[in-house]
Amino acid sequence: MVARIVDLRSDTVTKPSEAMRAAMASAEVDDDVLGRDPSCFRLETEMAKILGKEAALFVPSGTMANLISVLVHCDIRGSEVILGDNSHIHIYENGGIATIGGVHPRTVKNNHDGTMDIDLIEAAIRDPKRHLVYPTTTLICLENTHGNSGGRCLSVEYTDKVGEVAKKHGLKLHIDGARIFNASVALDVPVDRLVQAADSVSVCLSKGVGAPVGSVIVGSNGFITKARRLRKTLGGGMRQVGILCAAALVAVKENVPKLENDHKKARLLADGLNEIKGLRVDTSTVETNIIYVEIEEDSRTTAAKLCKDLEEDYGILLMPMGSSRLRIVFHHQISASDVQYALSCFQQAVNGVRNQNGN
Ligand SMILES: Cc1ncc(COP(=O)(O)O)c(C=O)c1O
Ligand SMILES: C[C@@H](O)[C@H](N)C(=O)O
Repeated sequence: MVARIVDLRSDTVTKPSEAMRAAMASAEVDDDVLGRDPSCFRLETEMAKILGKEAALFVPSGTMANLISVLVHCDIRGSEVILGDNSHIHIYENGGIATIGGVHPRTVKNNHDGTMDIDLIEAAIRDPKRHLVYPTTTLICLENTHGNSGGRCLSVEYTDKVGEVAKKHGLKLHIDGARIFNASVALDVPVDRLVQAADSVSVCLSKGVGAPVGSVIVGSNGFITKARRLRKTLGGGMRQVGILCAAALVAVKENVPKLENDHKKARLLADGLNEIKGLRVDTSTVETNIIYVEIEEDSRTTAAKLCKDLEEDYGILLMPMGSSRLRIVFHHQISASDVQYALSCFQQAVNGVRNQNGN
């Protein structure tokens, strides 16, 4: 039985703080379907202001935020969205834009930094003169930070360029901004400026921001009005949802200022892990709170075995991402001492040292 748990699986694992729980308990609530829940209205107003958009909509998850955003933009049958082949929307959302929304995905290769080459984006745009046979390109989706690239940041210059391509071709731009606050902090660019070129942004409150539940979509008043109706269609209309929104309001205030600490701890652990024989971390790619650790061929372990040993012997929880890669994600509930503890446990586990039970 391990004495300590250090949960590095994702930034979705945080537990609500005492302040969040107090806010939940005392939240001013009402029916948000029949009218407006006051705490939800406060959160939506605040998030729209922070992200520099006209309006916002609270939704249960980032997956629903992306689905609603794509479906509102792509409301004509035969629509097509250009998105990264390694994007969350394309890989981890059960193909919902197609299976539920009938929207055709047109993937462009994601570079290691999470971007897509702009000339390849432009080349993927369908020729309207061939509309008899081609789907209709309607939307471009970016992801910032880019999860599968290791939490890499898309620069504001790159985002603006993609926005210009979208405008030039009469397309819309959506940003999957599940970790947009991490990107804003890492780039030292105000978040409203970072997403200025986007017509819509999905923002996870339940990741690094540390709220227990939820995401918000931000966009124009007209876009959010359509999104609200589609949320209801998808069963996402919630009644006294202020209980969740009150916690999110506290989380935004408490934890966005802590994101830089998450990034510093990630860099500290990445540097230490890279010193361990048998492990390799490209420390130049650790820009925010995510680390990808490669297990070298000559090491005596695999990602699955290392994750199992670290969990069973030391209480370190990780996510394997393939046979020789594992992912570490930082959040505000990982302490500096957890970093040192994790480093020493990795060292022992990789060296095949098992715990005192000898198993
Ligand atoms: C980049 C990105 N987008 C969207 C999501 C979906 O969020 P949720 O898990 O709340 O559906 C996640 C992860 O959860 C993510 O990492
Ligand atoms: C795995 C993925 O779906 C989730 N968004 C995470 O980053 O933990």
